[in-house]
Amino acid sequence: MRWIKMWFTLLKQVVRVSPVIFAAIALIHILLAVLPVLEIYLISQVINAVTEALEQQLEVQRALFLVGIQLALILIRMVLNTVKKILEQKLDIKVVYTFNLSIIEKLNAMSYLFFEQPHNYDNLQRALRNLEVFGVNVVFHMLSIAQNSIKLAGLMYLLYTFHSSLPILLLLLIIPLLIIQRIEGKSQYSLFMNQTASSRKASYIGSLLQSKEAAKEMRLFNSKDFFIARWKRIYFKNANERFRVDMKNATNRLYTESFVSIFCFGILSIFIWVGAQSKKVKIGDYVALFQAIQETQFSIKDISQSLGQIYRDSLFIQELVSFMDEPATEYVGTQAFPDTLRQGIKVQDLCFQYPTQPHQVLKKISFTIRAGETIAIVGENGSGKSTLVKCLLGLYPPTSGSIEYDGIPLSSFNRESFRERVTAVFQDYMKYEITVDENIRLHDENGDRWIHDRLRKAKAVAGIDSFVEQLPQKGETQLGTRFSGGVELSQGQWQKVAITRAMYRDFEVIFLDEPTAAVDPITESKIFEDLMQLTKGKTAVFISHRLGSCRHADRIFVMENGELTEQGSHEELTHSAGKYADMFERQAQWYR
Ligand SMILES: Nc1ncnc2c1ncn2[C@@H]1O[C@H](COP(=O)(O)OP(=O)(O)OP(=O)(O)O)[C@@H](O)[C@H]1O
Repeated sequence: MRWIKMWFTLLKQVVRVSPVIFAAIALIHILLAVLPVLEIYLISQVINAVTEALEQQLEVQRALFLVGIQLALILIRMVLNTVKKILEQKLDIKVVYTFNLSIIEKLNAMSYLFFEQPHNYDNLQRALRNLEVFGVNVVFHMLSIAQNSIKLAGLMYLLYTFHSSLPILLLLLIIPLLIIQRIEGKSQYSLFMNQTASSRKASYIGSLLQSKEAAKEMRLFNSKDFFIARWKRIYFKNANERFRVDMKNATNRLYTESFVSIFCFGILSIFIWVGAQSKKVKIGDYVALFQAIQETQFSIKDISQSLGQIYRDSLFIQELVSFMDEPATEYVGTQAFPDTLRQGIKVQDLCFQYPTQPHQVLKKISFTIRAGETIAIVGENGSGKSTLVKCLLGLYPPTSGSIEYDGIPLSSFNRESFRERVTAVFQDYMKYEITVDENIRLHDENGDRWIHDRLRKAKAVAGIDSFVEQLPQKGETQLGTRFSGGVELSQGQWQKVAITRAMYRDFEVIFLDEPTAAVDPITESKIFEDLMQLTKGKTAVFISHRLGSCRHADRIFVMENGELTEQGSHEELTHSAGKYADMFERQAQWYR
């Protein structure tokens, strides 16, 4: 029942994508169902007419006329098949696009935390693959079953005219064929389920072996053979398992189909023998009977195959459906973010635990950040700084505790409105291999004077204006080496482009996770000076390991092992003989 509901939901969705194309394909299926029956009927008529003409020296015009009709039917069948293929391809393109879009929308509706769980990647990979392989197929199989059933009804009638037991005898053949299809579908599905994780690993290692990012270290550490060995192990394990399942299925199919053929020919032989005894059956009737049995055999095979495919595809598609049915985890508030932040950010007893970690990474953190304040977060590696920032950005929902902006819980904000006004630069920022200006403005269309001015201002603040001017096509220069005409930037230049992307936004709050890790000291101090200028009246939170830059902050938060252990100004903390003072002293020694 659940499956039938799923099939019809799918059918409804496919019809909705393009009702006209779907209707045309359905009509062709009906015509293709009727044509073979007519053709068989005509064969018997043609042969009987020719035999009579030859035996009784009659005119052959009637026979020639029937041959003409038969040719016309064959040509129509060929044309219909070609048109059907073209239309199916067209529908498939539209359906795959529409379904892909739904998956992307669904992904977007999931919290960023979704990406932190390996089993989610497995589900996603299965959903995407199922879409590509099986997307519209279930619907095509349904149409094929409908076509074959109409054809079968016609054939049953023809067979009934020979003998009333023939239709029932032949219909029984569907039972072994269905059983074999079901076994096949189940084994393919369980193989696919078992291999998803290892296939993903193999394709990850395969991509490492081919990627530019890994190529440097691959050479430096001579690690190619190590990765090839891993990839080979998984590849052959999976391939051998698949081979065994395919072999077993092919053998089972061979046995069953042989049995079906022997059964059909057995029936035909009995009828030839009985007919020869009675001498009542004409030669044309024999040919028609032969054709009808053959066609019935094909139709039954087709129906069982389509049913089997629907069964198998449904097993796969339920993965896609269950992925689409997962509740959206992104917050879906409606409140608009304030034009100007007045009170600031308040965090109360914030705890966070990664689903894959046994313990909390943030432990009962509480603080307030006044509107317009600049906060630096410092702490050792793994102390929870980036995780805290991701929580404040609404990327991770707190395990417990609360985060409020101007007294409004973060989850109550309209997501788009929040993201327009709260921006960030991450440690692992994106390097989009598109043009410089596209990297900065992203979805904003070029050509608008206002956008042009914002671009210019953002580039000046991040200090990339002069180097962009020197690029071959200035802001229109393609970045990266993946595509022809691209220019590769240094790490620091890429990082500055990412900073410019954040600066371009009309933000009220900005988070910078080690924004200057890759930039030179002169640029770093300029970025911080400009940042202070630019963020005047705005709220800024930055993470930095270079404690010198923290002097610019109004207050410094020190994190240790998921807890907020110190907070205060640079002067206060350096005089308090705590963790910050110790870290600052250690770094300062290097410069003395
Ligand atoms: N995606 C993740 N899934 C599971 N655990 C994570 C994930 N990201 C970080 N962690 C764990 O959370 C803890 C805090 O990591 P986080 O990145 O927040 O630290 P950090 O202070 O920003 O470190 P760094 O200075 O190295 O950037 C670490 O113990 C880390 O192992």
